[in-house]
Amino acid sequence: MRNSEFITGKVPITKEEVRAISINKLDLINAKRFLDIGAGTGTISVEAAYHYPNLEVTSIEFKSEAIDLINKNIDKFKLKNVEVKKGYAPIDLDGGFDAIFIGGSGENLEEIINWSKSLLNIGGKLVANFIIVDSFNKTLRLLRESGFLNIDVCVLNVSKLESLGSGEYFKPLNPIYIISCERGGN
Ligand SMILES: C[S@@+](CC[C@H](N)C(=O)[O-])C[C@H]1O[C@@H](n2cnc3c(N)ncnc32)[C@H](O)[C@@H]1O
Repeated sequence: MRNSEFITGKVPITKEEVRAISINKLDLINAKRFLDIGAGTGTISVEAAYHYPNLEVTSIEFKSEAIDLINKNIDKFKLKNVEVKKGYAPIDLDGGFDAIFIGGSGENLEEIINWSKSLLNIGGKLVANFIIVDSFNKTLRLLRESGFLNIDVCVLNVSKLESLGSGEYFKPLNPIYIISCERGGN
């Protein structure tokens, strides 16, 4: 999906190239339940729900402005398989998720990682995006210490063609660090 298809506000969205790779790494093809933590405008939740109509998507976000945008995007794409929960993660939630995406977490990364692990099925996928190097480093260490398996890390440097004067150039977007891994049996 293109960024321009979404209703957006001041909340920073996960850009389309980053979404494509992150959703691919979530491996949703056989998943039944997917959790989007820090859902923002809902682009990850909405794109996942749209492409996988049998997937049950739960989106958590604490900002009212963002919740409003998620609901508008759900309506725009006429989705019936997204449930939006307002709250600051961790919140009270039943486990049994096949995939979890962390798009926002704040200062309580350790709590979020432990909570995500408790909600994920064994073999379930966890994908997290970062722009802040320190948060990325901390999360990578926590995931290793928590026994997550098949940890894969990449940095995505996307540049988009834009006009400049009478010509065109590639305008670089922020590098995004993507961690993907799966829950082990411990
Ligand atoms: C980078 S934005 C997410 C972008 C989103 N994937 C999108 O495409 O719109 C991060 C979001 O995480 C939210 N957030 C941060 N910590 C959170 C927490 N502990 N619980 C719920 N939401 C959180 C922020 O309010 C923000 O909207």
